[in-house]
Amino acid sequence: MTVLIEQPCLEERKDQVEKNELILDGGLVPENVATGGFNAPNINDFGESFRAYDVQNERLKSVEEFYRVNHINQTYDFVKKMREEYMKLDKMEMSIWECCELLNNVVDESDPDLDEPQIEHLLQTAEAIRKDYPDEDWLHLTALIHDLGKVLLLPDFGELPQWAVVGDIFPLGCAFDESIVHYKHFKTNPDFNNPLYNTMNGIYSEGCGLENVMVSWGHDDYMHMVAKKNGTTLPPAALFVIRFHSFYALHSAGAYRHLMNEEDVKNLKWLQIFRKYDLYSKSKVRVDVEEVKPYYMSLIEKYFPEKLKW
Ligand SMILES: O[C@H]1[C@H](O)[C@@H](O)[C@H](O)[C@@H](O)[C@H]1O
Ligand SMILES: [Fe+2]
Ligand SMILES: [Fe+2]
Repeated sequence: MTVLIEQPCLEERKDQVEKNELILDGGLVPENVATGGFNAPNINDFGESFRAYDVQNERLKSVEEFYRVNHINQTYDFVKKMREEYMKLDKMEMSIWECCELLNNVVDESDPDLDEPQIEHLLQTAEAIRKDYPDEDWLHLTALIHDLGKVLLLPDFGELPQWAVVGDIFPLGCAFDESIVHYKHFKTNPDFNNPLYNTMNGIYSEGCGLENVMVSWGHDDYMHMVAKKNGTTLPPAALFVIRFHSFYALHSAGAYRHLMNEEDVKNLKWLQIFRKYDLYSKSKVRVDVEEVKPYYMSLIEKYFPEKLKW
């Protein structure tokens, strides 16, 4: 899918180039990144701008309610507990494709833009990237699997509440940045007034690397864990994209850069490519699953074992 570049997107791009985000780094990122290979639509299928969290309507009110509960409950201690529990990978054994199919039983209440089954979103994202970056097969597969962690909502995976699975993510253990969506609801989060956690660096040190930063628990962190622990051969940039794709404060607002190391700076360039496809490919354009399945099966075989522990 190739859509036309609209003004807001260009503005955003200009911004990023000014902030040096899209400057090519030793040929690491293909050229169409800087020149704008992907063209994003202005409005979603509901006729609103994408991620218009401040609009007042019924759908957006329930999204705000989602974030209110999310922001109160995602604490440092909660994430620590969840990571310990899910690190065990003792919930299920299945292939990547089986998980894609399972995901169709999932509804994401945090998403103001998506009205399609989850597998459509995975394939729309992957196919859009594939069109613009035909040689980066690892990125196609990354797109296909990036939201698989949403199976945490299903009974076999602990049936976690929405606030513990979906939505934007943010670091714990240091101050919440004001750019995080519906920031005001953090005021009732127990970590908000904890002096250990409410300074700019909190428990971290400058440049410590995002790998060492605890982020709110959800489908990103879980899928990252599953891919890594099952020995995927996907490159580090893929794992970075999976783990931080919901980290809008970082990849879109530019917050928390002081915690990044050099590796993160490189990986962030890929994430900034990815996020556009993740967000703007959400549309009613259906992908023929059976037609594209053989291609994705070949990628799964290349980068993953046949069965994974979840
Ligand atoms: O509503 C969404 C959705 O749940 C995503 O899958 C995600 O990655 C987000 O960042 C988010 O805000
Ligand atoms: Fe996601
Ligand atoms: Fe997504």
